[in-house]
Amino acid sequence: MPVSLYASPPGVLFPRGSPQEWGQAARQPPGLLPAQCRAFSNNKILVELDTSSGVATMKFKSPPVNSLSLDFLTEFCISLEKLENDRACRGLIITSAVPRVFSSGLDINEMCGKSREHYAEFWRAVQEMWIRLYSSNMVTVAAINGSSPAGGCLIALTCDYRIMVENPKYIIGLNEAQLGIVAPFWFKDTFVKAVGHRVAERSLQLGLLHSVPEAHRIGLVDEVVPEEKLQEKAAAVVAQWLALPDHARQLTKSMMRKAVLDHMLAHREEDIQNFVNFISKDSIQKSLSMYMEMLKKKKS
Ligand SMILES: CCCCCCC/C=C/C(=O)SCCNC(=O)CCNC(=O)[C@H](O)C(C)(C)COP(=O)(O)OP(=O)(O)OC[C@H]1O[C@@H](n2cnc3c(N)ncnc32)[C@H](O)[C@@H]1OP(=O)(O)O
Repeated sequence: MPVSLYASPPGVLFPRGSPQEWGQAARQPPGLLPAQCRAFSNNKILVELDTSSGVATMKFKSPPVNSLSLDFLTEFCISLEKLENDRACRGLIITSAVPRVFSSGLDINEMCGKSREHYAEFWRAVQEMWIRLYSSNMVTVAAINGSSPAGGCLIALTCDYRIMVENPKYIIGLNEAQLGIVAPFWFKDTFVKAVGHRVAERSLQLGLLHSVPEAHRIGLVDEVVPEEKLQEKAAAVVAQWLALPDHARQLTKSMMRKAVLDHMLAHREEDIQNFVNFISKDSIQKSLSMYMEMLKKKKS
C-alpha cells in the first residue's frame, strides 16, 4: 500500500534528482562496512541496512535538535522510499544521532516570515512524510533516545512500536497548543489511535509534554529502557514482528490504518489550504516569533 512518489502530482515534492542519483555522492566507500551491511547518507540522515536481518536503522543527524526542515523532510521521504523499494529491507528502526534530542518537531523557521507558496510546499512535505511512514509495509520501530515534542512525537506515533530511553530530562507529546497553533486532524487521529480519546483530548488541549514514565503510563510509548539497552531492545522487537508472515502482518496493518489514511488522502489539498491560511495570519506569526524568542531566552 505505500503511496508511490511517482503517483504524486508532478512537481509537488522532490525536485532534486532521479532515484538513481539519491545519496550516491555520500555512499560509503566499499570495504568500510561488513559485507552484509549497506549504508547511504545525505546531509541530515544516515541509513544503514543489515541485509542479513533485513533491518535498516535510520539515524537523524541534523544538529542541534533534528528539527524537521523542508530539506530534512525531503531526505526523510527519499530514504524511506529507497528502503521501501529494497526487497532486502523488511524492518526499520528510527533513532537519533544527536545527543538528548530525538527530534524537536517541525522547523519553526519554515513557518515564519515565508511566502504562501513556501508554506504550501512545506506542509505537503510534512504530509508526505506521514503518509509514507504510516502506510509503510516495513515493521517500523521508533527508538526514542531524547526529547520528542510535536512533529518529533508524530514521527514516533506513526511507527508500529515506540521504545523510549528512561531519562528524567526527556519529554514527549503534541505541545502545539502551547505555541498557539493547532495539531491538524491527522496528528490528532494518529495520537488518538495510540492513547485513546480522553487522554488525547486532555493532552492536546493543554499541549502537554509528558515525562517518560507518564508517556509510558498513558500508552504514548510502549516500553521504557535504559539508554544502553535501546538498540538491543529495538532489534529484538523488530525481529519479533518480522517472525510473522509479511503478507498477514502487512494486510492487518493496512486494515487497522486505512480509515485514518483515507481520511487524510481525501482531504489533503484542503488541509494544505487550511495550513497556509492559518499560518499566514499575523496573530499566528506573532505567536511563533514569541515562542522562538522564548526558546532563545531559556538558553541565556
Ligand atoms: C491548521 C494549522 C496547523 C498548524 C500545525 C503545525 C504543527 C506543528 C508541529 C510542530 O512540530 S511545531 C514545533 C514544536 N517544537 C517545539 O515546541 C520544540 C521546541 N524546542 C525545544 O523544546 C527544545 O529545543 C528541545 C527540543 C527540548 C531541546 O532542548 P535543548 O535545550 O537541547 O536545545 P535548545 O537550546 O532549546 O535549542 C537549540 C537551538 O535549536 C532551536 N530550536 C529548537 N527547536 C526548534 C524548532 N522546532 N524549530 C527551529 N529551531 C528550533 C533553538 O531555538 C536553539 O536555537 P539557537 O538559540 O541555538 O539559535
